[in-house]
Amino acid sequence: MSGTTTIFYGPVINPKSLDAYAALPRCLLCVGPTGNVEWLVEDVKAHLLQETLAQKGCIDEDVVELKMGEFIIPGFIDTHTHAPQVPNIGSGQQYELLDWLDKVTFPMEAKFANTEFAQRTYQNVVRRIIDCGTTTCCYYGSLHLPSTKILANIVHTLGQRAFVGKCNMNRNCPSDYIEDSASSSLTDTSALIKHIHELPSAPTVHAATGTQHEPLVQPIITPRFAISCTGELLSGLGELAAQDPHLRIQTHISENHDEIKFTKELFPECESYADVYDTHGLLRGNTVLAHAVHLEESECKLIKKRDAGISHCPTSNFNLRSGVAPVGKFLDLGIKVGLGTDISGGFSPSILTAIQHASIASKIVAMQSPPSSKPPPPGKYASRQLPLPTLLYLATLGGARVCALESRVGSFEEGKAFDALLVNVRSEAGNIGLWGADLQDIDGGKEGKEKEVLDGLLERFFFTGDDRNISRVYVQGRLVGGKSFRGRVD
Ligand SMILES: O=c1[nH]c(=O)c2nc[nH]c2[nH]1
Ligand SMILES: [Zn+2]
Repeated sequence: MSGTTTIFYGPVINPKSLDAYAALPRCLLCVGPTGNVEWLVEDVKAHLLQETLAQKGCIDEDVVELKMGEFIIPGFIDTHTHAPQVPNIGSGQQYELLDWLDKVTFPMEAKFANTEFAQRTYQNVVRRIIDCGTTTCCYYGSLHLPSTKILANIVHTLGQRAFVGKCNMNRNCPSDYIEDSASSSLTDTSALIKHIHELPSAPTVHAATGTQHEPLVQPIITPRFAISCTGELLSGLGELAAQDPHLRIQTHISENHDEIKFTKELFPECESYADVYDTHGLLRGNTVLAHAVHLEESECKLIKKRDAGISHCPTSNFNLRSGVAPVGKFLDLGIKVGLGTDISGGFSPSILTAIQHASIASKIVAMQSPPSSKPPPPGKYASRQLPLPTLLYLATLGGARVCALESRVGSFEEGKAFDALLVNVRSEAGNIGLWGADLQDIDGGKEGKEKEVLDGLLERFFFTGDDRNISRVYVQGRLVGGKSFRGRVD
């Protein structure tokens, strides 16, 4: 589609805020040649379609009319995952974090010293993640520069929007998987940044304003976590970050009790785990903090003050028995939150699984909260189950905010990128059993009920859907994945 104009007509789900989205059964949406949304009209009755197209000066353009049971939503944003851990998915789940790193994770990541292995593996990893509907991904690579360059190249070739980082880790790691020194770690990080900045990128200019947008693939500073970095290394990374305010930063925080205890022993001069990052210049508006399960009150305040974002990784938090992150509380405090798959602490590459587990995590918090006779006030999330609009928000706009990308992705607005999924819940998608009745309802023209039907389809897609239902994946208007892209029956 890139290079031409494409117009879609049919149901669109458009996130608006933490507690609202627009369900638009008859939306007309135009994607321009640069892959940005050129315009959208929220409700066009079928008999007014041609007239509306004429008003927009698009009388000769082809229109992609969605079939019954198809709808478009913004692409998913995975704010935290580890590309070199994908071959480990589903193994070693008996451990908690620190043992899991030593016994399962570091040995796998060490294999990425071999660039042929990296080339083969990353090709499959990125393809799989795109086909799960992830249009923007924050990737941890291994500590190896050559393999992480390969990861960035593959992401770039396959057309995903992503931040790619090389792990910094120069202490408390096995002898065959550790960086020689702070200075070699910093040198390799700078080399990766340079490499990614030099990847060719099509200019994505806003037609009306002429604004030049950021390239799809960008580097991200990636201190693995405080335990694996000396103060010297963290300071060096902070200095690197200070040179470029657009450079994103990602790391782990406060995932597991033993990890927190060890971190405090290593940095006794710091007031808290969050303060370790802050002291070294690594806590700012484009920092992505994964997990945040056991934050202290003062850390929440500091994170809010610095406007850093949290990647909620519920699958991993359950799987490694780390705990349940108080996401509703973060939202009430105004802290930015998105979702992360955190492979292979998490065992699924799909943000759909993260959505399901975020819902269950919030139900656990709700069940553990004191009973109340009054319903929670609207817009307050601390002690209640996260509703559907909030789950959608976390997977899209919330993630975009965490990545400092909300002006580009996360929802459909004129001038934003068309990063989108065409979802298909028709029976031929292959997980029928649930959908048939609703589709008949739509077929039967449930006059006035179309929005409710669309709400129902979204909910069931979130809780029972999978990549069989993700027919097409678009990034910046370009078709990059999905079931139909793989040439299977659509
Ligand atoms: O879930 C996690 N996965 C990791 O690879 C990791 N490294 C440090 N802390 C971590 N937590
Ligand atoms: Zn992680």
